[in-house]
Amino acid sequence: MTDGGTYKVDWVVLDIEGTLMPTSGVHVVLYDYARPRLGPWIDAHPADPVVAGAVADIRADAGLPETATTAEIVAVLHGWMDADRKATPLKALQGLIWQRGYADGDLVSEYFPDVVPRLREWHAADVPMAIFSSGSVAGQIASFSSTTDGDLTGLFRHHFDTVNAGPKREARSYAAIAEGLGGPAPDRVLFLSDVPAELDAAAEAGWRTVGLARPGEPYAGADFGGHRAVESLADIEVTRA
Ligand SMILES: CSCCC(=O)C(=O)COP(=O)(O)O
Ligand SMILES: [Mg+2]
Repeated sequence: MTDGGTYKVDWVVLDIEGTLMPTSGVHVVLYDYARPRLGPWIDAHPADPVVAGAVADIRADAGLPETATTAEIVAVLHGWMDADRKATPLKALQGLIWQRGYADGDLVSEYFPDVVPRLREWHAADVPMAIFSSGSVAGQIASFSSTTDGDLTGLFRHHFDTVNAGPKREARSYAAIAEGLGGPAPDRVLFLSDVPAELDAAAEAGWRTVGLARPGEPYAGADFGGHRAVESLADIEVTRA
């Protein structure tokens, strides 16, 4: 265990993939679940405004005509998943599919072993927590509702995604989140993520940052620049300001 420091804050904002959940839990378990279900979901829910909006955005982004078939749209989505392009319309559709998967008991989230004990500690100490992930808010809430440690949705007061906050690598998204949190002083918000570019954007907005360089994860050996980096949530102490 390393000493990652003590943080007295008004809010902790957490990323999911690589920070709370292993990357394989997203890229293998969740992506593989969504992959064969995208086409059937699009065909079964043409009047759902989220689905219709996502399909229109995919067509526009990929330069497909209005007459594009579901198969052509799905091919674009599979390409984005292969490239791990976290495009908002893909995330919207995945979120709906995962929501159903968790509700049906097909999916159960598993986090890194340090995560649930640490989040429960911070919650018990009255430290307000929020999530900021590329995964849609619907998908986030579903994923915390059914976990190997039970329903964890009560741990978080707010959820942010690329729709209600913006891109994760832009400082303005963190300013929008701060506004959604009631306008805390930026240096009283701590952001935890495995991606240095996300930490850079949060720091540009005046937030405090800690990187998660978890062994075996894609950013384990990354250059975290001026951000302090730890291997586990157990390495930092957080208290309410
Ligand atoms: C059920 S939430 C899945 C998270 C997700 O889809 C994703 O792409 C994770 O991205 P993050 O911004 O949390 O690294
Ligand atoms: Mg991440």
